[in-house]
Amino acid sequence: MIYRHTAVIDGDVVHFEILDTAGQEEDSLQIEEKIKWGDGFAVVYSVTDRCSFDEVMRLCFLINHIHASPKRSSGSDQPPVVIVGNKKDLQFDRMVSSEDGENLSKALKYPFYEISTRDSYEETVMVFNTLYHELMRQGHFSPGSFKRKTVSKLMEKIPRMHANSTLNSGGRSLSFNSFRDYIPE
Ligand SMILES: Nc1nc2c(ncn2[C@@H]2O[C@H](COP(=O)(O)OP(=O)(O)OP(=O)(O)O)[C@@H](O)[C@H]2O)c(=O)[nH]1
Repeated sequence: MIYRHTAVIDGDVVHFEILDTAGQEEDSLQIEEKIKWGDGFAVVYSVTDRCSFDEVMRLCFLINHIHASPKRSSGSDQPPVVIVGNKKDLQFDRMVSSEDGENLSKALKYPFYEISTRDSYEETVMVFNTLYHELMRQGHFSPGSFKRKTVSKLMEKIPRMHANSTLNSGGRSLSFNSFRDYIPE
């Protein structure tokens, strides 16, 4: 699923397209195609799941490897990545300490946040704002200038959903009406 979400950041209207990947269920070709499509990456693990944390390093390596090009010669020119430890509200089920997350992000030189998508909308917004600011800082895009590259057949097949719509399928209900709260009057 690709979620479309519009926000106002630093006075600019920003249209996000957020691809929620299926994680470990995907084959390597699909992952590669999706990584090529992305301009910035939130690599999310659960603090209650050590295996998801162990995947972070591999995914960061893949992102850098797939986006490596002669034009992008310096490390600072790699696509922005934020490492996110989710579910920090589940204190008693924790399997990954904050220190582990911080150490990994320091080693990889990426920003790091521990968040709870259940408890805090603001923390989730912060992740996407950080990616946006980093993209702007790198100077490849300026607000309003960005146009998506031609996309592959696989990416065209992925359904799009606007952030202020509601999906009901298989007993799950995802409501994103609260995103509207983020857009100033
Ligand atoms: N307590 C708590 N539960 C959460 C939080 N974030 C997600 N969950 C729950 O964790 C479960 C998995 O969430 P998903 O959003 O499906 O996670 P995912 O990584 O997309 O999972 P895949 O579908 O396997 O890719 C759901 O039951 C969510 O309600 C959080 O911050 N705190």
